Amino acid sequence: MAPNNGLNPGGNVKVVVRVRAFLPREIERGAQCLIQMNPHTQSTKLLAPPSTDPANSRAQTRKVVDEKLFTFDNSFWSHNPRDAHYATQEDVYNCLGEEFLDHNFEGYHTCIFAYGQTGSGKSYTMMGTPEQSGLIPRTCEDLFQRIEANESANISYSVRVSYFEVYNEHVRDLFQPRTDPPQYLKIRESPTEGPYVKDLTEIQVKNYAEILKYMRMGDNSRTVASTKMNDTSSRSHAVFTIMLKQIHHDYHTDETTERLARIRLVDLAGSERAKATEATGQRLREGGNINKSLTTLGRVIAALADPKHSRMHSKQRSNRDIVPYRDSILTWLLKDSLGGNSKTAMIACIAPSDYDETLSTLRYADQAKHIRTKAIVNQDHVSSGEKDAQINEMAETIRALRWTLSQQQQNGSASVMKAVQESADAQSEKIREFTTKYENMLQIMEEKLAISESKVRQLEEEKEALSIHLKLVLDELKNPIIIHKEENESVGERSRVPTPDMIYEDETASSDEMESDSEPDEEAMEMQAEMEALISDLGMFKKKIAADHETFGISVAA
Ligand SMILES: Nc1ncnc2c1ncn2[C@@H]1O[C@H](COP(=O)(O)OP(=O)(O)OP(=O)(O)O)[C@@H](O)[C@H]1O
Repeated sequence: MAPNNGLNPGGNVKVVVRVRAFLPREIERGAQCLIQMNPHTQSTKLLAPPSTDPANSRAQTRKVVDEKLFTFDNSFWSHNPRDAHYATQEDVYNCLGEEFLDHNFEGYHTCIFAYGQTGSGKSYTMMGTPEQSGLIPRTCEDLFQRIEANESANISYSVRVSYFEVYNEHVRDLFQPRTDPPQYLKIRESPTEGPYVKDLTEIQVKNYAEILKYMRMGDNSRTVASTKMNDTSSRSHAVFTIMLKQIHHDYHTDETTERLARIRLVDLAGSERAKATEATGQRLREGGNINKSLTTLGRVIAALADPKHSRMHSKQRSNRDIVPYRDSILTWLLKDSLGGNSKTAMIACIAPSDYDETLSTLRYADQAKHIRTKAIVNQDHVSSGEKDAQINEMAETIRALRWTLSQQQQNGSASVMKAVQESADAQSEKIREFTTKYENMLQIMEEKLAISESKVRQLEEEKEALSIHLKLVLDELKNPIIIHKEENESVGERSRVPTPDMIYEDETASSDEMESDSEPDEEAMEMQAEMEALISDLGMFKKKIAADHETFGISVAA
């Protein structure tokens, strides 16, 4: 979709930090809280650990261990619920999620990612628990509440979701069942959309219950393992994406405006040190790969935050060699969200009593504050004719692909084994291409149907209004308001001037008055004709929808 270059507010990555409560193992070891947050200045202070805490012995071996002060867009204190400035899941959503959803409805792509060591509260913040839902389910709920509240005849919405994880530098579809060996997806780059995951399942969802079902299904499929620091530690980086399309149709100009927003919600794997988690074997290897993505993420953030980068950018020079996006799968896929067309936020999650890990997270977060992205409104105007042309072009491509496939099938049966194998490979590639094209066309057909439905809704509203008007006019014609002579005599001459809504039952009525009597009749006939035309239009649209429905086998929402 062509971005609307007229609006380019840009902006820095929003960075917030959240500290969680003590876990039972921390209470057992008598850990001390090393974090202080000031709700007025949004600053976060990290205190030096006491020499008696064995969990912070590494920090104690260094010469200088002092307190550090940082300031962020928000510092969420979720350590002790008894404190006045305690931040609940709802507070986090209200401060961050709601604002980002506003941007999505304006047509901006957004990305919120949670970063922090293992067990610091990333999954709790992003997904939460059934009782204390996190940012992702709250965003989904608010999204559908807004859609329902904005329902009108001239606007339609399309919501599609996908969910994948990056594990050991491989991408796995979380909407597909696990297989042995696992099936990994390839990454491709499109000149317009940038890097994307090929063949990733995208599901259209109609309401909150549906999106929640898929979200939970994908979440249960994530790769988790027990570590010393967290019983159900997420070992992968999980990317939940919602594509929101708003289709606004202007009935009078027959022009359609489409606004597309990509909502990316990312729960990163823990940025732990191998020693701290006591990982061995597979877990250690895994850690290395997870850290490859996280180390690269660190380098990408550092490069983007470097003032030299923004100077280069303003001179429109290529930054391809400077920012190492391509060095890991995660950074390659999040390229746009980190330094491109997106409004982005980072939630730095911290544990209350780990000096070294917390300092490293806070430094990371502090650096991210300096990154500027270039978000633009993704909006397109499409006429009905252009949409039809798109569909025709796709139908033509599909016809051509179908022909190639049938040719390959015929040739395949006559060739030798090797040729058969090659032909089969080529054929499965063609089938994949065919399926993708077909799915794309179905999607456009669905949008076209949504526009047609919107037209029908608008026509129906107009018909309704005209019916009421017509009924009133006819009622007036059939039952004129009769004002008797005696009453008329009692009123002055001024009040005898006829109005269209008043007919005098007066034998001495002038010819002018007689003429005015016939006007509502004409009006009624005009309206009748207009209504008949509208009803015929309506019938035509309904027939067209039914025909489209039959041709493409698309189920239409009632
Ligand atoms: N703000 C909070 N309030 C209450 N409990 C919390 C909070 N944040 C985290 N927890 C609890 O702390 C534990 C670890 O949190 P969580 O699993 O979210 O960490 P994580 O950073 O996602 O870890 P990993 O990287 O290993 O997946 C969980 O038991 C979770 O319920």
